[in-house]
This record gives sequence, C-alpha cells and structure tokens, in this order.
Amino acid sequence: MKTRTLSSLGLTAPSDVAVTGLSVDSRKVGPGELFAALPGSAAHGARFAAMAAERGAAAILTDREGAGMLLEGVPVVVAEDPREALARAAALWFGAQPEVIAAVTGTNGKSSVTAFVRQIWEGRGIAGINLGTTGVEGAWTAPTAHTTPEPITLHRLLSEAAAAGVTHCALEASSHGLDQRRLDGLRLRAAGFTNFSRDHLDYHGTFEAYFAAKMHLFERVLPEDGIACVNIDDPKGLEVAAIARERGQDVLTLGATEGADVRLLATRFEEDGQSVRFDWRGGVHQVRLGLVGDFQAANALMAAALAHACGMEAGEAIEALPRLGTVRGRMQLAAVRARGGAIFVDYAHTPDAVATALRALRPHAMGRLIAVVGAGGDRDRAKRPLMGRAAAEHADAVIVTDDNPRSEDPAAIRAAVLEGAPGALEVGDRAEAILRGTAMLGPGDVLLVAGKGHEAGQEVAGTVHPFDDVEQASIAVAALEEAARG
Ligand SMILES: CC(=O)N[C@H]1[C@@H](OP(=O)(O)OP(=O)(O)OC[C@H]2O[C@@H](n3ccc(=O)[nH]c3=O)[C@H](O)[C@@H]2O)O[C@H](CO)[C@@H](O)[C@@H]1O[C@H](C)C(=O)N[C@@H](C)C(=O)N[C@H](CCC(=O)O)C(=O)O
Ligand SMILES: Nc1ncnc2c1ncn2[C@@H]1O[C@H](COP(=O)(O)OP(=O)(O)OP(=O)(O)O)[C@@H](O)[C@H]1O
Ligand SMILES: N[C@H](CCC[C@H](N)C(=O)O)C(=O)O
Ligand SMILES: [Mg+2]
Repeated sequence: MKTRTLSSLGLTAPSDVAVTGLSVDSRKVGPGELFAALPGSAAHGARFAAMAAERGAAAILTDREGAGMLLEGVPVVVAEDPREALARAAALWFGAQPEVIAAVTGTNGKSSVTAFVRQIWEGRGIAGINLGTTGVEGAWTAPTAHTTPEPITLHRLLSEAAAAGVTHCALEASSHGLDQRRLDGLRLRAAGFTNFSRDHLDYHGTFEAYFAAKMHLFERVLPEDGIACVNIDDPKGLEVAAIARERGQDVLTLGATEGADVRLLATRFEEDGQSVRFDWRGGVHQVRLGLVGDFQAANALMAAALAHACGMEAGEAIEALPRLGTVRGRMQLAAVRARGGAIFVDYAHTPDAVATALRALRPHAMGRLIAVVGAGGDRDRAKRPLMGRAAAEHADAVIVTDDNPRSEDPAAIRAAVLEGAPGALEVGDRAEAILRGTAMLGPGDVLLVAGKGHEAGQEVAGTVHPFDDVEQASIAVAALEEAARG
C-alpha cells in the first residue's frame, strides 16, 4: 500500500507518521489516512475528528481553532491555512500533473473557453483535456461533481490523466474553488479572465468578496512568469490586467476595446454561425466560426490566446478557430421544426447570462424570440426576479418553469421569477414548458431553453429525476410534427 510521511507532504507534526491517504470527510476516512478537519461554512471539521479517529485516521490537519477542539491521541498538524496545506499535500501525494495547465475564471464562459482550448490542442495532435462543470473531456475522460473539484479529487484526476499521456489541461477556476484554495497546488502556465457579473452572492456575500475570490487566480495561483489573458471589454478587465501586471505577469488583452492586443474589428452574423475580423498584435485576420452568439466569438478568441500563451504559434491557434464546435449545452442547436423555427439550449442561469444569451440570439432570429426560464432552489434568491426581468426585456414571449427546485417550494420560486416577468406564461412542468414553447415556434422564430445546459436531471426534494433539455426539445418537435401529420 502506498504511504507517505507527513513531512514529505509538506506537513509538520510533533511525530512524522506515515499516512495511507487523504480525506476531508470524516464519514469517508479510511484506516491510516490523514483527515483534514477544515473550517467550514456550516461547521468546523474538527467537530468530526473523533469520528475520523474511530475510523482509523492516522493524523489530523487543521487550524488553530480546530486544534483547540481536538482530544488527544492522534498526531495533529496545525496550519495557518489548512485548505492551502491540503491543496499542496494533495499535489505532492499524487505527484504528476500535465506539463502545461491553463486556468480560466470569470462568471460566464469558463466551460466554453476551456473546451475550445482543448479542441485547439486536439487539432494540433496535442493530448489535451478540459476539466470543469461538464467533467474531464478530450484525450482522457472522467465525470466531475464540481466545476473545480476539491484538491484531493482534482489531483487524483490530473495524475491519472498525466499517467494516460495527457500533457495539456485547461481547467475552470470557480470562485468557490479559488476561495477555498482548491487550485493552490497547481503549476499554471497561463490564466484567463472572461467577465464578472452577479452570481454566487449566497456564498460570497458581497460583489467585492466575489471579485476578490476570482482575483486569487492572478494574485496567488498563477506564478510571476505566467501569462494572463484578460477580456478588457468587461468593466473589471483593466483592473484585472493591472493586478496581473503588478504581479509581474505578461498580459495579453482581448476585446473590441481600442488598444486590445487581440482586437475584434467586425462581425457578420449568419443563420448558423458568424464571420469575425480581428487584429492580432498588428496582423488582421478574418475567420468563419460555426458558433452562434457574439460572446462565443469572444470565448473562441480567448481560447486561441490561451493556447498561444501555453506555447502554440498564434497562426496555428487562429487556424484552428473555424473547426471549433459548440460545447454541450452552451448555445447548442437542439432541434429544428419542419416548418422552420429553431430551439437552442443554453446554460444561462444568471440574470446577466439570460440577457446575454437572448441578445446574442437576436441577430440570428428573423422572427420572434421566445424564452423558457426558471431559477434553481437553495441558491441566490435575489437573482430570481432579475432573471425574470432579463427574459422579459430581451424576449418577445416568456415561459417561466422549474429548474432544480431542490428543497424549496417550486411554486414560490416561479412566483419570484414572475415578479420580474409579469406577463409571462407559468408552466411548472419543464417538459410541458418546452413543448408549449416549441408549439409557439413559427418560421424564423427562435426558442431559448435557458438554465440547464448539459445537466442530465431535475432535482426536486432530494430526488434527481432524469431530464435533458436537448432531448426534451427533440421530443417536443417529434410530438408536434406527428400531431401535425395527424
Ligand atoms: C459551499 C461549499 O463550497 N462548500 C464546500 C466546503 O464545505 P463547507 O465549508 O460548507 O463544509 P461544512 O459542511 O461546513 O463542513 C466543514 C467540514 O467538515 C467536514 N465534514 C462535515 C460533515 C461530516 O459529517 N463530516 C465531515 O468531515 C466537511 O467535509 C468539511 O470539510 O468545503 C468542502 C470540503 O472542501 C466541500 O466539499 C464543499 O463543497 C460542496 C460539496 C459544494 O457543493 N460546493 C459547491 C457549492 C461548489 O463548490 N460549487 C463551485 C461553483 C459552481 C459554479 O460555478 O456554478 C464548484 O466549483 O463546483
Ligand atoms: N463570454 C461570455 N460572456 C457572457 N456570457 C457568456 C459567455 N460565455 C458564455 N456565456 C453564457 O453563460 C452561460 C454559461 O457558460 P459556460 O458554461 O461556458 O460558463 P461557466 O463560467 O463555465 O459557468 P459555470 O460557472 O456555471 O461553470 C452560457 O450558457 C452562456 O449563456
Ligand atoms: N453550478 C451552478 C449551476 C446552476 C444551474 C441551474 N440549473 C440551477 O440549478 O440553478 C449552481 O449549482 O448554482
Ligand atoms: Mg462551467
């Protein structure tokens, strides 16, 4: 069995015992393992140390507060920041990581950008993966439960990928992950910033704390010799670029804004894609993208910039752009009605993302734009009416439905969304809502089904019912075509 001494994992305790593994959950600790008793939002992990010891934990890692709560018996490692110590210990425990790692932060676009970076690598024959909300994808695959997995899982995945020959990884850095130092054991080559808007205030409390969490990526995780790729069209972009420069990092700026290193000059929207003209450090290029939505063009350019920051020639990265395919559940064309009218599935689950997705679809729609929208339970309540309002403002018709009510009353969540969209139709059952929206589609119309993207289930009162927006869109179209044939 593999064992490592605490000191070889960068941890100091009165006795340098060997451990057989790492765990953050007392309920899952195995014999001989190190139990990290972390200060949490609901409880201090030290409260569960006795349970961990009973299950055979060989040592406990905690902070000063936690140490004061422990009974004697098991060796204790006291760290100023036990989450950071755990991240570094996990990196040492698992050892290997892909040689080249790029991380992307931002409220929206992380999954899209990381998947595009992986596709660019793939096109050049590089064994690359993207790791985040949609799992580990590319040259090696695995499911993930979180956008940025906690460090033990993260380093296990990275070491397994590296062992399978993966040399490049693009991963999503969530604000929770950055705040909880899940990425602190990574060796990054480059980092990207897409944008900043309202999300996760239930966790971070204030906009300032949310932004500060994101900035840890440049202030702490990306080393001084790393390259920062920053979207300066976002109001926070220049601040991010300044933080990166302050750290000594090279900065590559992107956007339509004057002075951007990679500057978008013009876009022409087509039914199933768009052509973009841009200036890359003095050279003008024009490429056709098979992607819908102006922000997907921004994501694609960010991906090319990151691939370049990770060592690829700019020309090679640009050449890969026309071959990029949509990411599952992100502005994905799900189904088309025989008489015309298209259904797009998108993961927009914040007020800003709903507005952005609808605004992005507008130039692709010759007729009406219809939105199916809902908000999740046990998440930021304040965003609900704002999501309703965004839908009402940017669509011609809105249907309010359920999206993972979790432990809450679904009708109460819908009522909060409806506050922002008073004229909307209320259809709690999501399959029926998609069917109703699909029935409203005429030639040239576009339906956006927002909120679930790639998700495979609808979580209601502790049960996850199988549910897939893309599949439901096809089912709705098939049912309506059959009814039309009579
Ligand atoms: C809100 C949040 O991020 N919580 C994370 C945090 O838990 P916490 O601090 O709230 O934990 P707690 O319940 O107070 O418990 C304190 C400690 O005691 C431990 N414990 C608890 C109970 C017990 O019986 N035994 C035990 O050992 C817990 O494992 C924890 O270490 O620290 C834990 C250990 O590192 C994480 O597993 C946990 O992630 C949970 C699973 C989670 O759901 N996180 C989500 C919200 C998340 O991280 N999402 C982001 C962003 C997604 C997005 O962008 O949309 C993501 O990257 O996925
Ligand atoms: N660059 C962008 N600017 C604004 N909105 C975007 C951008 N990219 C994607 N979006 C919108 O945000 C939604 C989420 O996109 P994506 O999954 O790529 O982001 P994410 O940052 O990974 O989200 P999450 O935090 O949930 O993991 C998309 O469905 C789309 O509506
Ligand atoms: N990872 C995010 C996505 C939520 C997407 C939406 N479908 C919802 O359930 O609110 C969260 O858990 O807040
Ligand atoms: Mg994501």
